[in-house]
Amino acid sequence: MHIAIVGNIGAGKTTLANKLAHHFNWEVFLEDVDHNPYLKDFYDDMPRWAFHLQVYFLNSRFRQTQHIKQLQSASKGVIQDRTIYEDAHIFAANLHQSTLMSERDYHNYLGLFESMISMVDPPDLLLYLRADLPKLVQQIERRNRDYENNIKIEYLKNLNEHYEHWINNYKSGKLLIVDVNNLDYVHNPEDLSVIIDKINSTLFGLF
Ligand SMILES: Nc1ncnc2c1ncn2[C@@H]1O[C@H](COP(=O)(O)OP(=O)(O)O)[C@@H](O)[C@H]1O
Ligand SMILES: Nc1ncnc2c1ncn2[C@H]1C[C@H](O)[C@@H](COP(=O)(O)O)O1
Repeated sequence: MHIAIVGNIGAGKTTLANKLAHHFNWEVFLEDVDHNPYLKDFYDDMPRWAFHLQVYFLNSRFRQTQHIKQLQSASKGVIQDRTIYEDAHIFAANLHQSTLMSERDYHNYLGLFESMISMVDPPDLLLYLRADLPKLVQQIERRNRDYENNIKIEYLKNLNEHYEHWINNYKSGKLLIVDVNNLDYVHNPEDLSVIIDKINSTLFGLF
């Protein structure tokens, strides 16, 4: 079983991924953020580092999907924090649309993505955490990563629009959308239970 948690920056993916992994006793796969050699530079100068960062994330995410595939064939459960689909359909697409990534870099990137994606299995469940801008901003501030302090509202807004478009067209498997605007699964265990019940219902038809 493979559940992938998707959503905008600060939506609460990592927090939920850890809690679900604990609950189901499954393995958790987090993003390569702390050791990412481009992320800080990217936030300082997006046009300069967009392509480098996308290639780095794509490779790191692809390796993760291959590792997940191995665990799946050994019947192990997996919770994944963000997917390779978001790199291409959300972040790279947004950089291109915002003219922060050039036409030729974007097409070069998409060629790489297309070659890789045929080897990637979709998750059994895609869990989208939908959050409005105030919630995202509040949680990004709460996390307080230096390099995210100057993220513009416009950037988050554009990403949210890409998420909505992508989710509305997602047809590769089961999809569960959870509005997290009024959920606090950090402090309220019952809010976590609401999500777990929805997962069980969507995946196993329980409840
Ligand atoms: N539903 C929630 N309610 C309140 N705080 C949350 C919630 N989800 C996440 N947080 C807090 O918001 C911050 C960002 O969450 P995080 O899981 O790192 O988001 P993401 O992985 O989506 O970027 C963390 O400090 C986390 O404790
Ligand atoms: N593909 C990506 N392009 C640009 N930025 C990305 C990409 N994937 C992740 N990120 C950024 C967004 C955040 O600053 C960090 C971690 O993501 P988070 O949503 O906070 O888990 O990396």
